[in-house]
Amino acid sequence: MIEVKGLRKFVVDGIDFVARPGRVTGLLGPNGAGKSTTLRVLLGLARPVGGVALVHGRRYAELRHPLRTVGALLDAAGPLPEQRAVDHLRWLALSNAVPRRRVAQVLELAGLTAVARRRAGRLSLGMRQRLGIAAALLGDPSVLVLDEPTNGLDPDGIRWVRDLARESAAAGRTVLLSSHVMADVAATVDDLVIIRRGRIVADGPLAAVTAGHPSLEAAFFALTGDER
Ligand SMILES: Nc1ncnc2c1ncn2[C@@H]1O[C@H](COP(=O)(O)OP(=O)(O)OP(=O)(O)O)[C@@H](O)[C@H]1O
Repeated sequence: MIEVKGLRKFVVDGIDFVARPGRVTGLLGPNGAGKSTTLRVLLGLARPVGGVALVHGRRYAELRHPLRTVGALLDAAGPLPEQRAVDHLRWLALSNAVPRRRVAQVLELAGLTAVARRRAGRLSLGMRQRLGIAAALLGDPSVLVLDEPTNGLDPDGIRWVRDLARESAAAGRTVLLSSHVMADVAATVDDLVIIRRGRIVADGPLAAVTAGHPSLEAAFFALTGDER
């Protein structure tokens, strides 16, 4: 369970929402709306000016082994370019008391076994994205937070992320993801939170948010459009 209450930071101006276990929640909004800021506060990477963001009722900093509770994909969390993919994962596993054998499992899940010994700086954009998702899965967390997970992925990778999100929710996990790709979102999420200029403009089940609109894309533009 993720709870965001009265959150304020930079453009984010009093955001409240809940992402529930067993469901995939999509966080949507135009560039600069405040999605990454919200996720960075949730993951303890930024301190809010007001409000709180909680995982299972606790702030991120209060989690004992964060990786085993929240798996996160964020731009910031990547490996150093000279680090080998497998070593990045081993280091993360070690620092979070995750069994070493799990590294090979997540490399396999992410389709990275063949490039495991390649240095991160020599991986393609999509492979680096897969490595970030592998890292998120390492601790078999009950909460997944994925910021634009399909960025740079090929069609196979996009399908993998969609299936991963759906299967994780089916297994009772809480999944929160941001995306700009409406087709991915429509095929993946149960619930939607749409923000515009740091405020929530829609929050609810996908069908309820898109009701009265021909598509999610049409609903998104109607809800976030500027009067320019
Ligand atoms: N360190 C910072 N100092 C001041 N303002 C910041 C800082 N970081 C982000 N912001 C501002 O907060 C706003 C929201 O940015 P954020 O990255 O959360 O948006 P986003 O919804 O994730 O956008 P995108 O879709 O482009 O990723 C932006 O206007 C940005 O300029």
